[in-house]
Amino acid sequence: MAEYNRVSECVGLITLRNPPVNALSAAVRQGIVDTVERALSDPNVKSVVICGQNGIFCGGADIKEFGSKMTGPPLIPMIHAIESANKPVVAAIEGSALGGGLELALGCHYRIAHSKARLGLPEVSLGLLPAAGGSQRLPRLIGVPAALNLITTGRHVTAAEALQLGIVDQVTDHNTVDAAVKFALSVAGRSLDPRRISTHPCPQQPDLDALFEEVMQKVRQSARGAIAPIACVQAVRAAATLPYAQGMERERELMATLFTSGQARALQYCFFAERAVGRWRMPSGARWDTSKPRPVHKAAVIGLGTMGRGITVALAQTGLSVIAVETQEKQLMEAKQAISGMLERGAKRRGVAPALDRVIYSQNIQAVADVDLVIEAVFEDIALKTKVFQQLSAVCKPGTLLCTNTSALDVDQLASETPNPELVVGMHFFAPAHVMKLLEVVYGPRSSPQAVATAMQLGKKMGKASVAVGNCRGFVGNRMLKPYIEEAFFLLEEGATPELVDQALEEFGFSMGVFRMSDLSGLDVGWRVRKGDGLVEPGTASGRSARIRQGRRYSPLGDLLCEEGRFGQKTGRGWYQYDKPGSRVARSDPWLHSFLGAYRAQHGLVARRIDHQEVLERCLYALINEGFHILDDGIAAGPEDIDVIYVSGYGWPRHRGGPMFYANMVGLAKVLERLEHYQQLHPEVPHLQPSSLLRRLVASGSPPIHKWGEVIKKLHSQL
Ligand SMILES: CC(C)(COP(=O)(O)OP(=O)(O)OC[C@H]1O[C@@H](n2cnc3c(N)ncnc32)[C@H](O)[C@@H]1OP(=O)(O)O)[C@@H](O)C(=O)NCCC(=O)NCCSC(=O)/C=C/CCCCCCCCCCCCC(=O)O
Repeated sequence: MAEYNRVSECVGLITLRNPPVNALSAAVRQGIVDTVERALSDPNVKSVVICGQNGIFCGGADIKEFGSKMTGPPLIPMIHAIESANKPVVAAIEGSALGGGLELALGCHYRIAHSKARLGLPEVSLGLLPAAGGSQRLPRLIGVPAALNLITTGRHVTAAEALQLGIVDQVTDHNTVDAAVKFALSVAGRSLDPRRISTHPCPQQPDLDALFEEVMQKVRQSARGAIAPIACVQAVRAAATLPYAQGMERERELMATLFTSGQARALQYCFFAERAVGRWRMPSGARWDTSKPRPVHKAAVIGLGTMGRGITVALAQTGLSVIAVETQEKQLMEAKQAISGMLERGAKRRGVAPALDRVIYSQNIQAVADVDLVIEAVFEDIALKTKVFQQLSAVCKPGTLLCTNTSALDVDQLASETPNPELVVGMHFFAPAHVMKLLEVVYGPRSSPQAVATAMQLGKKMGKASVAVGNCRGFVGNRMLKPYIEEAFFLLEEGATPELVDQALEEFGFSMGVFRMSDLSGLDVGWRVRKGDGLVEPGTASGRSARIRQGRRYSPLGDLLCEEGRFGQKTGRGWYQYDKPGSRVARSDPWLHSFLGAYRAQHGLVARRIDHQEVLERCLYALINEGFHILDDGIAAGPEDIDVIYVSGYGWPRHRGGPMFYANMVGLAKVLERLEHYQQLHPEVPHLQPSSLLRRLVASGSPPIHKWGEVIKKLHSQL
């Protein structure tokens, strides 16, 4: 809807009303068409201002409408009518002007922004392009290089940057609508021809071909198979080389391809999934909207290794006071230096003052007595963590929330060692903790809803994609990673190379294949876990029996590499070789290939040709199958939770929507059929046995992903 008022006698004020972000739904578009017509036909109106209610101009087209048949007036002619108006139209931009919202503003003759406003064309992140003339008007207004940058990245700019780029005409710290009305009065009667952006040529750009070639190459590299960024470059190229009308036709053609693509569906699903995970719920019935978080002003971090340092930085950057505790003096001093450096670099990047004085360093755990929340980040050892938790329970004021940053240990066991288990939750950060977007908030059966609410709210404040998950081995992310890694090892035994497996996964869109990832995170991490599980056996036993452990197929390949001291990047050797320890450029290693050959010979394995399809099916379907087990167990509340975890923390390509969305796209019956096929070939691999939930979903006719909950619930209500 759009409301119309006459203000200052001769200014028509149009207010977009569609909470929460004034998205351009059919009703809003109709409202704009009607009110603009009214303002233009009123002889008392000399100029027009368009604003949005509740401090936000417009969040763009209504994404929810994309899934169904579009009704109401289309955006392009609506914006054209504004640009062609014979009275000046001024956009008063508060909060956000994004996507179609900014395109609407570009159709106006002038733009006034509040200093705190953010502007951008983020369509690319939804698998689209700015197809309401944005790809044609923005380059004409600010030049091709700047427009390419904004449109291909989708980044939001501040009002100050928008002013500098020439997107807005004025920035105000005061009431934006008042400033826009005053401005509208001042320009009434002026010629509007120079203000109609579509009539401008694109600013001249030397060596246009070279520029587009360079940008296209960069975009292709970073897109990892996503098609929208490439279409965005093509659309801007049309703006730079064609008259406006032809450019608009090209914009329409490119959008037509993107609009119905699976990638657009996946990316739009991710947008809503990221918001849905904030509405968490626990099997006990506790939920986000009935659980009040406790205020957290002061926090503590115990243990200042890599994780503890990152967590301290993330907390301080959020504006909290942090007590950072490390018992060893030398380590404390090193950590202080490292944390200060990270805070200074982060502040420089964001153009703010470093939050150095928000962190107080101490060797004494007593220093945390008055904090609201503690995050323990000591070494992954249950006995050590238990001791720390017992000390914390004795030291902290009543009610202090005790969080453990663990990637594998049993949060419930830890809670049971404390007098107040309801105050204990896991906060599983990902390294580097001040950079990585993902946070798993792990609740045990005794964690209070308030503790979960507090950790979730803190995660959100830190800018993390925070997902509440139940307590189990590996939680959600690492639990699903286990069968994925094991399948990759089995593929090596059967004839694949790390290069082949990684190439298949990277072509699929992963930022890093499984072996390059393993080299980066360190092979010794998994080795330690497998040793703890009693799976690692010394010696050189050969044959099939040596590869069956605890009743199931086991590949000792990772253990054998570790025995050689090949821990990955940090030792300069792993699944690949590196120029020197710590170097990041992975090169194929002939030693590894002959090692694999000798290993196969020793175990009587005959290498066979393995193609990319088999790599993808075995690795990804094994991971997805575990996801179905997780849903069935109630560890994740819904497929969105799993998908957000994989997209934000595990390099799963966003344009494929996350593993569960991908399974839905591929077709659940097909996933089931392929798992059954591989399970028949490898009966000693339990993770290839299709989960009962997958079978039930297929038996229910493979409902769409947003209806899976009904099938899951049916079982839970029968328990
Ligand atoms: C920054 C925000 C705006 C606000 O952030 P915040 O305050 O943190 O709040 P959120 O939690 O994010 O959001 C609150 C709720 O609002 C919902 N929301 C937000 N934005 C939208 C939206 N644009 N539409 C619908 N709903 C929205 C959000 O989901 C929350 O609700 P809930 O919790 O999920 O219930 C932030 O929200 C934000 O960044 N929003 C997205 C901004 C964005 O990406 N905008 C671009 C949208 S796409 C667009 O504008 C495209 C324009 C061009 C369209 C061209 C015409 C299309 C049809 C052409 C068809 C082509 C076929 C051709 C065929 C042929 O011709 O042959």
